Amino acid sequence: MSAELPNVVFVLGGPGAGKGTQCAKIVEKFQYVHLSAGDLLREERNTEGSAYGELIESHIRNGTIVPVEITCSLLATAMKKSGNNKFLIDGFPRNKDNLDGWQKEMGDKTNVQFVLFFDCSQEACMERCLQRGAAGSGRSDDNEESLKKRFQTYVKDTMAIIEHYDALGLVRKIDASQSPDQVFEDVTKAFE
Ligand SMILES: Nc1ncnc2c1ncn2[C@@H]1O[C@H](COP(=O)(O)OP(=O)(O)O)[C@@H](O)[C@H]1O
Ligand SMILES: Nc1ccn([C@@H]2O[C@H](COP(=O)(O)OP(=O)(O)O)[C@@H](O)[C@H]2O)c(=O)n1
Repeated sequence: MSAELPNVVFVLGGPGAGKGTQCAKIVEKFQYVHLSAGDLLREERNTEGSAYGELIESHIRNGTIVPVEITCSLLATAMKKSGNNKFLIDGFPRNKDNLDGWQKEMGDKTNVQFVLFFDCSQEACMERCLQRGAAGSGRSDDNEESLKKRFQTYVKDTMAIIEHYDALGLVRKIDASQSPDQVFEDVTKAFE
């Protein structure tokens, strides 16, 4: 850990891999602040008068990635507002634009501790998201059509970011196909 800079753990994995579920547990046990890029974007989309509402909704429905200027600025504002110095940044950086934008704006202001990577088959992720949608997630992208596109983006753009951090020795990979409690046992080991 860096003494001065805020510490960041990036949380990545396919749509529905269980990132949000595990982040809630990590927050309780390890006192990180959880910032979900997707949640921040949905909040911004729902803010009356936001200049970005339509743009964000169109990316979310199409499973494509919102320009980093928007996402990074939402993250930076939330980090500042929290007053904390340990962050779980969930669902980011998701493509090269995200990574480059982060490095430019936040690279020398934060210390990336590691990347927590939730590894889960597409079939399991898809089933979880469809169940989440059927249970009333209210998300406009928990449907088969959007899900297919979200997976395309994951394979085409996000895997390269995981590989980038893996080459730096910074990826801690978790088998996310297990039960939530079993996954959390492995997560705990990754933090200790
Ligand atoms: N290990 C797991 N096994 C089965 N279902 C899970 C597991 N982890 C999460 N879920 C469920 O799958 C769905 C997606 O989980 P979520 O944490 O929202 O994933 P993500 O943040 O990666 O999209 C939710 O409905 C959640 O309750
Ligand atoms: N860094 C990010 C994160 C999410 N998003 C958008 O938000 C959507 C939902 O992301 P999410 O992290 O909340 O959900 P999952 O797809 O991981 O379940 C993505 O499909 C993108 O359209 C983005 O544009 N940029």
